[in-house]
Amino acid sequence: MTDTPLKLFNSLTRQLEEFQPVHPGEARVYSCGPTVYNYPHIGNMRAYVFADVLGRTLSWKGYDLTHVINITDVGHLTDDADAGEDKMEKMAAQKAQSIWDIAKHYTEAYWADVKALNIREPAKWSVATDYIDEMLAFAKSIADRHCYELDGGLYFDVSTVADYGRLARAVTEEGEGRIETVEGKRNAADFAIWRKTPAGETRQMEWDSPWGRGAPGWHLECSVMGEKLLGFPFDIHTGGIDHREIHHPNEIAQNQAFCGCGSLDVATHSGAKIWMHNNFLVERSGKMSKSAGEFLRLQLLVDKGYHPLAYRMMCLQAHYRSELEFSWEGLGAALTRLKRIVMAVENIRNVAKLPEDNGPNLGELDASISNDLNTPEILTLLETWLKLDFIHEGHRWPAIQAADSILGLNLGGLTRADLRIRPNDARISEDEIEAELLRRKEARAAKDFATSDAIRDGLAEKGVEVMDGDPLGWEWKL
Ligand SMILES: Nc1ncnc2c1ncn2[C@@H]1O[C@H](COP(=O)(O)OP(=O)(O)OP(=O)(O)O)[C@@H](O)[C@H]1O
Ligand SMILES: [Zn+2]
Repeated sequence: MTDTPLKLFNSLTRQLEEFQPVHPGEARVYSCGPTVYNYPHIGNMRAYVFADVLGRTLSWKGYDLTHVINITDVGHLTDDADAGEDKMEKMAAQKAQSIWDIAKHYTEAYWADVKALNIREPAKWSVATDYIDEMLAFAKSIADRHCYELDGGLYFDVSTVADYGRLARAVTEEGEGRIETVEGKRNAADFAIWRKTPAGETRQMEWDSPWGRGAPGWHLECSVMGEKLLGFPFDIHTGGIDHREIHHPNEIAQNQAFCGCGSLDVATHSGAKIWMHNNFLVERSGKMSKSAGEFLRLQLLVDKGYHPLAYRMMCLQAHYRSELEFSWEGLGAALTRLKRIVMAVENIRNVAKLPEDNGPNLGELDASISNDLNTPEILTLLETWLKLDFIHEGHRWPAIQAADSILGLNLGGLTRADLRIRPNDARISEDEIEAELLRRKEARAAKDFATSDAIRDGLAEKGVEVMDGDPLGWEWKL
């Protein structure tokens, strides 16, 4: 373990709390995963970059990490608050495909983004439909004391647990307009934990239950997989800030019921000790959302010539609890910053490590990350270390590796050339550029500066910036 106690912001108590593992030496973390009805947008991926930094931090601080991320392939409705259609069923109907094919395709697309962003694989990807039996058992165990049946299925009565909605910032009272009314609900915030297939309808995904043939509610899934795989209470539950309002309060209510106490003692009965939420990636027009038609995928960034890790850098530059506004200029600046770091690192990482240890003090790194994951501060620290040329490279490299084991920028392997991705609409090939640069070199050798300048201007017109004095020599500047 490192020296500084790890402090994390707990959304439930609304304060910084010291991380005290439930099981000594271990850290058990559950992150709400994607609903695989569509490609993830880069805002969704911010949630996993955040969870990854958290996991890396716990590992770096010496805890034995068990991280679970679920894959939601059933139960998430188009409206978080208990209304609308199942997102998966809706997409399958639109595309006239089986839900299983849809889920497979978009799960793989999500995993590709995870890999591209250098997000570490969790110990387990738990797929919701693999846990239907466990969901039925969980629901049965709380049904008598906490639920009631309506035509639509089995509903959870939120008045049966103490302090419902404490996590949420929004008012959960009636009249707030957030929750669709369902005939017969006892409280506006009550939600379906099992949804019956309406008479005359068929669903692709449905199972038998004591409350009729149907499908589990989305909130039930996460309660069950968290309990099953990590045990209540586990250490940390993460998700995007939208989950703080409905999904997590409902998970917590179920967990309180399951514990048989109905209380909201955070350490024992909400399911997890610490609830953490990343803020949104927003566009000028508002929250990025895939339900809203057009959206930004990681692949689009790559098509335009931005390395995926430039997006990771963009996320790291902001604290996870701050809103982050996406702009192409901001992404460009993040890429430039990453390039500068990679260029400096390339000079250092091949130098052999020296035996005695008098490199930069890791105390500052520990202090920054222990202060609720202050990644912006760590980036600055890393840049300071890269500039400390009075300390031998062989001493600096281990410290830089330590910082990168938290940041996850792959500084041990990434090269400047990797970052020079050909934009899709580039009007010139890399071979042509190299040929032009060779011509230019010859012109310069012959002191024919007019030709040399003309070649440079010609390249600039095609979106290529010639950079004299730079080891790679040129850059895309579309
Ligand atoms: N703009 C955003 N910025 C950061 N995190 C986000 C953003 N939008 C969603 N998230 C988070 O991404 C994760 C995956 O969400 P999920 O796949 O369920 O998306 P969704 O809610 O269906 O998508 P959307 O709301 O974009 O239509 C969740 O933790 C969610 O809170
Ligand atoms: Zn969840």
